[in-house]
Amino acid sequence: MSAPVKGGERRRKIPGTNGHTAGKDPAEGRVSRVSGATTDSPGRPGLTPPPDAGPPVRHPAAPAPGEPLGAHYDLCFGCGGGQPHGLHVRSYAGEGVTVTAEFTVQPAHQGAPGLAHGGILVSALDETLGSVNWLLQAIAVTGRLETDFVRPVPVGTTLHLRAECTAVAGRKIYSSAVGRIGSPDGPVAVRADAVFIRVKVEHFTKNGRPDEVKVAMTDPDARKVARAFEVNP
Ligand SMILES: CCCCC/C=C\C/C=C\C/C=C\C/C=C\CCCC(=O)SCCNC(=O)CCNC(=O)[C@H](O)C(C)(C)COP(=O)(O)OP(=O)(O)OC[C@H]1O[C@@H](n2cnc3c(N)ncnc32)[C@H](O)[C@@H]1OP(=O)(O)O
Repeated sequence: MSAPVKGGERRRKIPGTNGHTAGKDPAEGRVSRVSGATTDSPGRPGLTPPPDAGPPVRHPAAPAPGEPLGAHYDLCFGCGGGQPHGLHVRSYAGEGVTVTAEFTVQPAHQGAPGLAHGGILVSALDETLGSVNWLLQAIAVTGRLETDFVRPVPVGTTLHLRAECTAVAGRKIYSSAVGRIGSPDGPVAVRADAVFIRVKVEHFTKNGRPDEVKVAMTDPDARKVARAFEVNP
């Protein structure tokens, strides 16, 4: 792993690439804002929106800016209240197609002593990025999520996250997120880019537990889920 350099930026060489730097031909693949490396490759769908992508459109029925989004499922590791060691991420609708969220690192979330596990931080990013789809009223699952870990995050830290949808192309929803330490203006700890893929409710009933999906849909606290299902039958 390469060492951090001034400004939190890093230059890393990803195996299988030639260590491209920012400004290369986009056709060669996505150029990471942070690392400067390209990560898309021919035959492997990536994080660069295609030429026919358009801007995201906030759904008229999306929650108003500032409104808490609540948990979409009580047992969700990211946001559910029914997971004692879950992240309990609290998300709020933002302006446009953005979401803000907060997550406080607990002792159960450690990797190294006193520091958040990287996978936990990815989960918090995934949860926040996924919540953006509510503003599109789209049911979608994470297809790909790429993370840069910029600073260690100590236990007890409240991570302030912000995610924004940047483009939509067919079923693909492109979003980016950043997590800052201590306040919405604090130092950047993590960044991520992701593509979500729209799915039908059958994705959950066929692959998951149909009875729990049904229960979740009748839970008044999951009314936003039900609303999304209604517009995406
Ligand atoms: C219990 C009740 C509640 C149920 C849940 C309710 C609601 C959930 C919805 C929202 C929840 C709101 C907030 C939640 C917040 C966070 C939750 C975290 C989200 C997750 O944590 S969720 C778990 C992890 N996630 C998965 O478990 C996905 C596993 N996976 C698959 O299920 C398939 O793999 C799938 C469906 C992704 C695609 O399969 P498919 O057959 O439907 O579609 P296909 O392959 O044809 O791809 C179509 C187009 O997407 C492009 N594409 C595909 N994969 C790509 C990739 N990886 N990278 C870049 N592009 C990709 C193709 O290139 C093509 O693009 P093109 O159209 O241009 O050709």
